[in-house]
Formats: sequence, C-alpha cells, structure tokens
Amino acid sequence: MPTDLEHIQRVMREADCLHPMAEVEAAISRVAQEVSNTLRDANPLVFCVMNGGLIFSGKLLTQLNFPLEQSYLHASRYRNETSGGELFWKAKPEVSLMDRDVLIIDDILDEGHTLMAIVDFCKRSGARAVYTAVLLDKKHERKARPDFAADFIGLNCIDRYVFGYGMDYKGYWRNAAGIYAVKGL
Ligand SMILES: O=P(O)(O)OC[C@H]1O[C@H](OP(=O)(O)OP(=O)(O)O)[C@H](O)[C@@H]1O
Ligand SMILES: Nc1nc2[nH]cnc2c(=O)[nH]1
Repeated sequence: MPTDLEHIQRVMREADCLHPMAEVEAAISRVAQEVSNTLRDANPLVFCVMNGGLIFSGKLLTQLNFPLEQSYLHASRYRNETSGGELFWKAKPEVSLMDRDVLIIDDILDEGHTLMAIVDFCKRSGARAVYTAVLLDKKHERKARPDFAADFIGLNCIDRYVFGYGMDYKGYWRNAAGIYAVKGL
C-alpha cells in the first residue's frame, strides 16, 4: 500500500514538541563530555545502532576529540511499527570485539530489550567492557530489567511514542530537528 503522505504530514502538524533542538543539542554536548571523561584513553570501538542511532551518533562523534574506531550494527524490534516485537538482527558487527572497550550509541532506551540484547552480544563476542549511550531514556514501569540502565543518557522522556533526531514515525520524520510526541500516543 502506498504511504499516505497526508497522514505523515498531519502527524507532524499535530505533534507535541517535547524537547526542542537547543535542549537536545545541549544534552548531546553534555553526553560528549561525559563519554570523553570515561573513554578518552580507552581506544574504544564505537557502534551506531542503525537506523535510529544515526543522528545522535553523528552529532556525538564530532564532539569526541580522541582516538576511536567507528562502525555500525543493525538490530530492530519495531520495524517501523509503534510497538515492539522480536529482536531481528539485520547486520551484526563485522569487526572483532575481542578485548576492546565498546561504546554502543542508540537513540532511545524504551523497554530495553534491544540494548540489552546488543550488550549481551558484545560481551559474548569478547568485549573487555561495554558502555551504552542513549539520547533518550523513556520513563515507565515496563522496563525488561529495572536494574538495566544506559551509562550515558541525554534526556529523560515521558511515556509517549516519540519521533525526531533519528526516531521514526512509520519510517518518517527521523529528520525532525527536535523530539516530538505523536498526538494520542
Ligand atoms: O528499548 P526497546 O523497547 O527495545 O526499544 C528501543 C529500540 O527501538 C528502536 O529501534 P527500532 O526497532 O524501531 O529500529 P530503528 O532504529 O530502525 O527505528 C530504537 O532505535 C531502539 O533501538
Ligand atoms: N520512534 C520511536 N521508536 C521507539 N522505539 C522504542 N520506543 C520508541 C519511540 O517512542 N519512538
């Protein structure tokens, strides 16, 4: 079925802006400082979790002023829907993680299944230490494991379906320059 672009446009028009661009950019700069303090001497291997992690990764990486290697992995649970299902690996890391300090960068920690599975994979692949950075930590009582938290968090966000800064609504608006909540979700 062709995408109803009028619907996609309406979602943007009716959305609530939760975190405007200036607030998000300030949060990214703070996270960059925290990551630098922890990893500047670690020669880390940094993974962007595609697709959602793309914009946060790009903006964060340009503010990390120390030697690192960068790559990507792709694990998806939502597959352009607004509720999650089974984790599906589209691309596993191709470089060796053995004895490396690894930093995983993703857009959002919601229930946590995605990030937990990625961390678990990295540890089983021989990483020496695995750190995680997320732009948003969504606050609710449905966490897969309440004791699992990201090491670096940009912003806390309310329990709504959000898009922008890499996060999609039905595959659209990853390019929105702010963090928005879909009306009614
Ligand atoms: O904490 P969870 O409940 O597991 O959800 C968080 C994950 O969901 C989104 O990915 P998605 O599966 O939508 O893929 P995408 O990045 O390609 O949008 C997001 O990018 C996180 O990786
Ligand atoms: N776009 C988007 N992806 C998600 N993955 C998990 N939660 C969310 C969310 O609120 N928005």
